[in-house]
Amino acid sequence: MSAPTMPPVAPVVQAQGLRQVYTIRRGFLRAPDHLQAVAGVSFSVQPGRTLAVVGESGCGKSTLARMVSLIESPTEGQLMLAGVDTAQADAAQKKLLRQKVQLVFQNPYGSLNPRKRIGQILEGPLEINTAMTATQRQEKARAMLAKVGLRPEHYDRYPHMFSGGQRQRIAIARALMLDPALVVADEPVSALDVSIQAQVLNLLADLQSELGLAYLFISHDLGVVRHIAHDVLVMYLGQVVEQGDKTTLFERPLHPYTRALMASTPGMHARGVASQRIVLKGELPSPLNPPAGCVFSTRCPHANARCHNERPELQTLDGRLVACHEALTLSQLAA
Ligand SMILES: Nc1ncnc2c1ncn2[C@@H]1O[C@H](COP(=O)(O)OP(=O)(O)OP(=O)(O)O)[C@@H](O)[C@H]1O
Repeated sequence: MSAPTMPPVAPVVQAQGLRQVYTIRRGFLRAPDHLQAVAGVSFSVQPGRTLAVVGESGCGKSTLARMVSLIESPTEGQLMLAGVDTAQADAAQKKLLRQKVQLVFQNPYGSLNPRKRIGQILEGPLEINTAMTATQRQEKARAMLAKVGLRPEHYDRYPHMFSGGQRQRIAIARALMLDPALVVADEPVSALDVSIQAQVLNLLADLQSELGLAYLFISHDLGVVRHIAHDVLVMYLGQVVEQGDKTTLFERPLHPYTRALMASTPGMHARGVASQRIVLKGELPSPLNPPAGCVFSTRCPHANARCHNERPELQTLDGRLVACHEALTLSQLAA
């Protein structure tokens, strides 16, 4: 007897060629500059899965997060949320989509109103967006406190009475009050002590299994990503340089930039030639004046004349997408 085939699960988010270009004006007499913060990024995330977006500061991670959370509209590209094309959505649909996507930030203290008790903070989104009664709101807030590992008496306390890890639990609880399908977490554990980081990551993983949440997890820290991600998208100067499932990418990274990020993360070891350390040298080029060819060519030890002149396309190789002229050679060496 053949195994039953599972019906395909529709992605919570599907992005096709997302691009964000900022216009920077410097006085009346100068022509405006154009900064491409995100240069055509495509991905999808299914319920219960985590896509991590990694890269150095300034590579476009937060811009991507703002587009997916509907805070900013892309300059170009298509963004589908829960099967709805966000560019075609009317105001009422957008309001519903905004409930389906919730954000968790790096600094929970900055996003929690210090004058409100935790109960009020959690019930705020319900008050604005639902017709629930005060009793129903309170019940849901108390249940959510328990779900994120806080105690019933915390309901009446203020944000300053909590530790950093507890505050991040509160921020996560607030994000879940409207039953989202996708949580965009922008460096959610970067401000926490390492021991606390693991607890918050475990909580996120437990909530994902329980609620079937999809996560877009933004982080510069591959050590953290290794624990939480199913799929990984590596960005450099607004471009995707490598994208695939976590195991493929971290066991046999092909792009020299992925290898450099791994080399700078303690405890991450790739196999074969991919294990040769690449140390990142030099500064990140200005996004206002990116290199003509491969965006990574100015810092890449494998760069040749072609790399300096011709931008590599993302192509499928060894079970992942990679944008590197030397990827085939590197993959043969790694085999
Ligand atoms: N509103 C804006 N106007 C102009 N430029 C912007 C704007 N927002 C971001 N940028 C620029 O776009 C590029 C990408 O920024 P972004 O914040 O998305 O990167 P990041 O990878 O999230 O970095 P970080 O971790 O430091 O936040 C940077 O060069 C940044 O200066």
